[in-house]
Amino acid sequence: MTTTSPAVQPSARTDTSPPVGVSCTNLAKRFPDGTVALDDVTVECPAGGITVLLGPSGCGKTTLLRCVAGLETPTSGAVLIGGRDVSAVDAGLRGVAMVFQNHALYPDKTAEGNLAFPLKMAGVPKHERTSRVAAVAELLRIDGLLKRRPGQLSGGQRQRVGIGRALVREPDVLLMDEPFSSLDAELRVEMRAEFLALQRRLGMTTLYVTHDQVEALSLADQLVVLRAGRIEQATSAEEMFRRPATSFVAAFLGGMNLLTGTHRAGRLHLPGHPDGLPLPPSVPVPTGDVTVGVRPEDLRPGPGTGADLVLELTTVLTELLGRERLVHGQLGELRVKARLHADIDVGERLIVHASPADLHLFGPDGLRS
Ligand SMILES: Nc1ncnc2c1ncn2[C@@H]1O[C@H](COP(=O)(O)OP(=O)(O)OP(=O)(O)O)[C@@H](O)[C@H]1O
Repeated sequence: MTTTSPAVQPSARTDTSPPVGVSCTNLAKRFPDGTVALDDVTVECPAGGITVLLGPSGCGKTTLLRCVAGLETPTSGAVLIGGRDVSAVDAGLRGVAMVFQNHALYPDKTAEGNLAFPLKMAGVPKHERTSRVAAVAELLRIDGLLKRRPGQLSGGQRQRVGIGRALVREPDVLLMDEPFSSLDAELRVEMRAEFLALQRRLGMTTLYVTHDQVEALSLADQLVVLRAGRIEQATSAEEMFRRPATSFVAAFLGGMNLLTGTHRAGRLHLPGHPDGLPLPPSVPVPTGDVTVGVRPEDLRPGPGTGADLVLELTTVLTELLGRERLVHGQLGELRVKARLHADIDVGERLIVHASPADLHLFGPDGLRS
């Protein structure tokens, strides 16, 4: 962190140094009780962009963020910020600031006092503290709330103060751990859009942890999916959605249906469905164990053309999503979800189809084939 840089202005990042990237190389973290939270994680987080760490509970997202922050010491591996190995550098000297889910504000300090506190600790003179706090408060539209204590602020306002407290330090890297997950759905979407606009304006390298796939897709320049302490896939959000590298990513990101069975002579034999499904002749499915993935929104009503994959389902549940319904159908022992503009009752037979271009194939090891 540079303590000599000028105050943050509402219009642009005033720290004239270019943004820095973050690299983690072969990071491992084993806790004293034997839990392996990170297992050989190597990832490059591009300078000035948002890298989103996504994955199920317990996969190691927070541990990775804490290793970058210097709040956790990796068992092995290194963290580089702007090309400098900071593995042995104290958390306070790494140029990073962290925003937590519970914002962790001091309840007895005003919003202004909370914002100024990290600057005071860093020995920034009073006049500079005042101008930096004012600039950040204007940037986050909390300038009218500075005299209030956290208990007198709404959840969204409190989280703005939490973000402001990180930004006021003008860190090189912003670390965000599920910052909006405690807010209600509407406010969460609003704060997310606000944060994205702010990040684009300030161009600050950001690592953002979430387990919400919609949030991940909407924010990520680079998306990193973790599973049990390892990186499952790291690429742009668009590429990951379009071409998930594994069946795990496919199911986690977008809730793809996975039809896992055995392919023999053009038919996919599924558990509890002995006749098997005829596979579209144009899809090169390898013989043997295979998973065919298809998204709920890529299933359309009716039998399609002879070139499509056709599924005959028994409706077991329907959820109204607004204009559409998420229809849960039974296919042998598998549950299949389809997103349809159709009125359909539980117990009804439903025929849906998917075009070959919308099918994703994965081998028995879960890797895309
Ligand atoms: N101090 C600790 N001691 C032992 N195990 C820990 C400790 N901190 C975390 N873990 C374990 O490490 C693993 C990764 O935890 P981590 O908090 O990084 O996961 P996460 O992906 O952030 O999960 P969540 O989405 O639930 O916050 C989990 O199995 C967790 O129980």
